[in-house]
Amino acid sequence: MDTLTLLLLLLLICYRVLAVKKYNFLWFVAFLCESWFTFLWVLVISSKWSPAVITTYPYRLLHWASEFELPPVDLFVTTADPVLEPPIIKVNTVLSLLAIDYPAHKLACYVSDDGCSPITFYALVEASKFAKIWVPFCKKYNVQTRAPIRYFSKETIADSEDLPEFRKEWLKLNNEYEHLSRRIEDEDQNSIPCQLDGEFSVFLNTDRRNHSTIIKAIWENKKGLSDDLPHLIYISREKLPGHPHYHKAGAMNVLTRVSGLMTNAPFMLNVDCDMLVNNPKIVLHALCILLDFMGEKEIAFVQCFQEFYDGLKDDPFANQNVVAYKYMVLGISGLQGPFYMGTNCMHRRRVIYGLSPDDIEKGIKGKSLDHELFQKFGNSKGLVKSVAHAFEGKKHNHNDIYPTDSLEAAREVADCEYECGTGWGKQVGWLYGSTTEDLLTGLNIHARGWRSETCRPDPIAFTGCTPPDFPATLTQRKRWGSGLLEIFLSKHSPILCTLSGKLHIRQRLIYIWVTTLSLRSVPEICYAALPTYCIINNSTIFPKDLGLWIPVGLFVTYNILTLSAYLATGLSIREWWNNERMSRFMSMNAYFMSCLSVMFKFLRISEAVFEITQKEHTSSGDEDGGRFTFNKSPMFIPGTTILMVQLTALVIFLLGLQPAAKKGNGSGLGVGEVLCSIYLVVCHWPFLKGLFAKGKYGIPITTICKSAALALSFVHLCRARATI
Ligand SMILES: O=c1ccn([C@@H]2O[C@H](COP(=O)(O)OP(=O)(O)O[C@H]3O[C@H](CO)[C@@H](O)[C@H](O)[C@H]3O)[C@@H](O)[C@H]2O)c(=O)[nH]1
Ligand SMILES: [Mn+2]
Repeated sequence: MDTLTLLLLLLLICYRVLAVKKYNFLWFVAFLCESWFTFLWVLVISSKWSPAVITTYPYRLLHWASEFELPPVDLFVTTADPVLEPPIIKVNTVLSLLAIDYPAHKLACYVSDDGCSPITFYALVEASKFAKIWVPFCKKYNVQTRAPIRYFSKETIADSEDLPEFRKEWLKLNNEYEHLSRRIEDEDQNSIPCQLDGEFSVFLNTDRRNHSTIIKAIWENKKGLSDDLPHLIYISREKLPGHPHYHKAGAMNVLTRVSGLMTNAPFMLNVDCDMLVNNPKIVLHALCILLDFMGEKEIAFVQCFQEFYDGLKDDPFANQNVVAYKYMVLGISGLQGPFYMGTNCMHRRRVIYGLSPDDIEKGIKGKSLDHELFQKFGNSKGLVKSVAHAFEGKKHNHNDIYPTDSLEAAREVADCEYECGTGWGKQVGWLYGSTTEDLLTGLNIHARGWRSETCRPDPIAFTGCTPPDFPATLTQRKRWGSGLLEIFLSKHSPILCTLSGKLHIRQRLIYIWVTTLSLRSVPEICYAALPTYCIINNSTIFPKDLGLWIPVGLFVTYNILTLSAYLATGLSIREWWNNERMSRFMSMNAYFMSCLSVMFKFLRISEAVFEITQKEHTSSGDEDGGRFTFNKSPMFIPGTTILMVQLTALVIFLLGLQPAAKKGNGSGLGVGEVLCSIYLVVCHWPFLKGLFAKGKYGIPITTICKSAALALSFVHLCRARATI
C-alpha cells in the first residue's frame, strides 16, 4: 500500500510534466505542492521500512547484578508554572518517582521549579511526608500504580477481598491522601500563599523572573538505607531580568550540574511534571538496555513511549499519537533509534557531557585535561571534578556523600552567570537555540554516532496528560512546529550537520521530515486554495481524461492505508477520521503560524516564546469534553478563511455564476475540484459550527471579520485574474 501510494504520487507528477498542453500557473503550483507531498512520503516510507522492538527482562538483570552493582540513577522533574501545572499533579509525579522499585539509596529526585513558587515547594514538602507511608505501602503490597491520584481513582476498596490488614491500611492512606490534596488545594487558594516564615522565608519578595537561587533538600536519605526514601531536592535556579534562561533546556542543564555535584549518578531519568510512573520497574527495564555490554558503547539514551491517561473518547484533538508512535517510532528504532522526546527518557550522563563513541575506543583518560574541562564546564572545581569522575565511570562512594554537603557549590552552578563563556548549551548538556530542545539535543547525540533505543515495557512506563482542548493543542503544536523549523534553519540542521558523517542516511531523512513539519502548511494551504480558484474561474487542475483516475486512486489508497493502520491498532473509524481532520487543522493553522513566527524571529520582529501547555487533572468525563472551542488567537484565521473560501466557491458553483470556460489551457471545471471543495468543508465542520455557536464554542467575531476580509480578497483576486 505504501509503495502503491508512492507510485501513484510519482505517476501524478509525471502526468503533470508530460501534459505539456496544459501548462499554466495553476498547473505549476499543483506540481510544486505534489512534489513536496511526494518528497515527504518518501521520507515517511523510508522511516517505516525496518521496524524494531526491544524486549526487556528485568528479572534477568537482577539475577545477573546483585543489588550492590546496580548503578545510581538521578531523577529529574521540571516544572515552570504553578497555575498551568497544578501542584497536585507534580506531587503525584514526584510520589510515583519516589516509589520506583529500585534501591532507594541509589536514587535521588531533583525538582526544578522555574516558577519559583512557594506553593510548589509547600506541596513537595507535604508530599515527602505522605511518601513516608505511601512508598512502604506500595512496596509491601506490590501496588502497580504508584501515583495516588491514579491509584485511588481506579480502585475502590469494595472490589478487593483482601486481608483486613490491607483494607485498614488502604483506608488510612486514602484518607491521608485526601487530606494532602485538600491541604495543597487550600494553600493554593490562599491569596497570600503560605505564611512565608521558617522554611518558606526564602520565597519572601521573590519574583519568578527576578530572584536568586533557591536549593533545598526536602528529604535526605541520611543513613543510606535501601528501603528508605530517595533524596528529594528542590531547585529554583537564579533568574535575572535581561539574562536569557533558555526555558526547559536551561532548567535541564542546571539539574545536570546540581545533581553532578550532589550525587553524580551515571544515568539520569527525566520527566515532565505531568508524567506519572506507570510501571514501577521502569528503571530496571531501561537499565537492561543501557547496561548491556554492547550498549555501553552504543546506546546513548533510552526513550519510553509517551502515552496518556484519561484521554477523550476517540481522541478528538489527535494528541495521543498512538498510530504515529507505532509506525514511526518503531520504524526509526530500527535505524539509529528514536528521537529524544523531552520526557520519559533515561540518559547516560557521560553522553550529555559530550562524550562520543570514539572517545571510548580511544580511552577516555586523554580527554580529561583539566583546563579543557574548566573551559567547557565552567569554573566550579567541584563540578569539574565530578565531570572527570563521570567520564571515567568512577563509582561514587554513596555512603559518605549527602546532597547537603554540596549546597554552597550547587548554588553557585545554578546561577545565571555560571554558563557565560562555557560550553553549556553549545557543546555540553541540553542544547540552546530551539524551543524543542529535546529534538535538538537528541539530534546532536545521534550525529556524534550514538544510537538510542525505545523501551516499551508492559504495563507502559509512564502516562501523562494531553492538552485539554483545541486551542491548547494547536498552541502546543505551534511551539513544536516553530522549534523544529528553528532547528532545520540552524547550524545543527539535519541537512548540514555532517559532524564526521555519523548520522545514518535514513536517520537523517527522518530528521529532515520532522524538522520541516511546519513547512508543509504552505503547500497544504495552496492545495486547498487551488480547487476553489478553479471553481470560481471555471478551470481545472486535475486531469479530465483517464488521468483523473490517478488523483482519485491516490485519495482512495491513502485513506485505506491510514484507516487500516488505525483498525490494525485497535482504534475506531471515528478516531481515524478525527485524527485525519486534526492533521489538516494542525498544518493549516498551527504549523502555518509556526512558519510565520520563525520568519518574525529571523526578521527580529519578535522572539520565540515557550508557551507552557496547560495540564488538567480533573478527569475529563464531561459530555462536552470533545467539543471544539476557540479563542481570539490569530491561529484560527487560516482555518476560518479556508472554510469561507470553500463555501463561497461552492455557492458560486451552485448558482452557476462562473465565467464561461475559456478555450485552451486547463479550462472547463471538472468534478474533481468540486469534490475537493466539499471534502474540505466536511473536514472543517467544527469551524462551520464555530461560525454559528456562541461563547467559547464560537469563533470570536474579530476572527470572523478578519477571515471574511481575507476570503473576499482571495475571491476578488480570482475573479480579477479570470477577466484578464
Ligand atoms: O521555561 C520553562 C518552560 C518549560 N519547562 C518545563 O518543560 C516541560 C515541558 O513543557 P510543556 O508545556 O508540558 O510542553 P509539552 O509540549 O507538553 O512538552 C513536550 O515538548 C517539549 C518541547 O517543546 C519537551 O521538552 C517536553 O518534554 C515534551 O513533553 C514541563 O515540565 C515544563 O514545566 C521548564 O522547566 N521551564
Ligand atoms: Mn507536557
